[in-house]
Amino acid sequence: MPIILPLPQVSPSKETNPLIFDASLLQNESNIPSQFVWPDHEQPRREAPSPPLHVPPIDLKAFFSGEPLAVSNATRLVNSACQEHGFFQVYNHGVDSKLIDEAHKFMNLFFGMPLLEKQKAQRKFGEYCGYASSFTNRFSAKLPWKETFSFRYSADPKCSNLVQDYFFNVMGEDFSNFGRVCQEYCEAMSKLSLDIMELLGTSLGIDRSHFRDFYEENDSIMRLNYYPPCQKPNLTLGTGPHCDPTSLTILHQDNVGGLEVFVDEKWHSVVPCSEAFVVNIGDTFMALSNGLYKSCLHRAVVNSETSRKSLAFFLSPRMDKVVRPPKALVEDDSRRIYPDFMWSTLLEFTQKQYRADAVADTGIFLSGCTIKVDRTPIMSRSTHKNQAGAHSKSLYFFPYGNQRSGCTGPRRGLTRSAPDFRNRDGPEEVSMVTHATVSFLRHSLRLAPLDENLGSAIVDG
Ligand SMILES: C=C1C[C@]23C[C@H]1CC[C@H]2[C@]1(C)CCC[C@@](C)(C(=O)O)[C@H]1[C@@H]3C(=O)O
Ligand SMILES: O=C(O)CCC(=O)C(=O)O
Ligand SMILES: [Fe+2]
Repeated sequence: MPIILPLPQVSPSKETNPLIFDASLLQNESNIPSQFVWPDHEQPRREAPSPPLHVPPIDLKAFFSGEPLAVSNATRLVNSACQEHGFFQVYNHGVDSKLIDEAHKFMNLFFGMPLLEKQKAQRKFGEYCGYASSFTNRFSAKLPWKETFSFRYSADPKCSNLVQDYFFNVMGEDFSNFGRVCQEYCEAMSKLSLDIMELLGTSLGIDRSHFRDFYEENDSIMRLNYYPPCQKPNLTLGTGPHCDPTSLTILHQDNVGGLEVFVDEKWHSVVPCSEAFVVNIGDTFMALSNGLYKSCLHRAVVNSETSRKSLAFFLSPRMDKVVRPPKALVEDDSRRIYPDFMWSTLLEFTQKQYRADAVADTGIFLSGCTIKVDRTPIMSRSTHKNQAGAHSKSLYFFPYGNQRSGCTGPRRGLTRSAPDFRNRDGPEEVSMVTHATVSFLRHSLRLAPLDENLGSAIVDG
């Protein structure tokens, strides 16, 4: 049984990879650096393309009209899609198409700038805000073929100019228009998220304001993805297979196409539709729904002809909110699939311990769940210090898996003994627990052990 260790922090050091992802140069190269070549079994288009995923279109205006047939139609479509693969799309959403077009226009201008200009906003280790040209200083292999620019949005009225101020402070006066557009775009996304939370609450048969209230003061992440053309598109990935650790993702993609979802053991493309937003459930909302709605594997592939852009709004609760499903979704305490946790803990974990887009080389089979372990070496090691400052060797492990769709979601009533991820002898090798589980450092969660019938385990190093 492979030993799985919490990932040590990957901090830029003298070993930092000198590799620079300068898309303006690399996009025309007939060969690509080896660090961007993914393992055979993860490379795209290994098999004949599957039919596109049916992502049910939901008419939000009709849902909010209150007309009974429209409401039942919307909730039925959302309920079945979220129980199966976690993806749906919304139209008649109320977001101004001019605002969307402006956001795309400014994205083109930003990512078209020389690398040195963009690096003024260089993302720092352990932080999620800023510009990143791939993740050459973060991961040592399986590098994504993309540039990203991420920033924080808070719905707290005291943070009403957070985005605009960030652009001004980090990029300077010339970027205040871009900052204004992104501020307005995030405000529109926040409002749309709360509307979607009403839809999700209704579709789950609970009070429609429950989730809306939970995310009222959301503290979210806006991510601009830019995927340059690649001359070896079948050897690399724009974004590796992953589940979003956040609560809900609202994505606007341009008309190029490249988003794929893993359902029934196959990758299915999501056909772009500029009038709609693609919405998917993330790990945190999966926990909030007590596993009823699924956070599912997806990825982004690239092409050799043209660049591709997507704007992803990652809805997340205020950092101190406790993620706990409403009682109505938990028949009785023994049916709890996940423990209480705070989003801030999971976020820190994704930035310092856990790489969400690495997929397995070997597998551990747990009563039908496949929990995969990836042995991608990472750049440097330093023992992880958790929030308490102690050296943590424990993992909180969420076992779940749905072999039929390949996407992840808890299997009710798991009654197996939990795997032992104990760090016994501190092996040199570092492993990663990959997309199929959301695992937490136990000390950060300061949780009492849950018994095995809950399908989860805490092991103590
Ligand atoms: C909390 C987050 C981590 C990532 C950005 C948000 C939500 C999605 C995560 C991510 C996009 C999943 C794929 C891997 C990742 C490293 C990436 O490709 O950017 C993830 C983001 C991150 O860790 O920066
Ligand atoms: O670019 C896309 O279509 C998907 C990106 C994504 O899944 C992400 O950023 O989490
Ligand atoms: Fe994603």
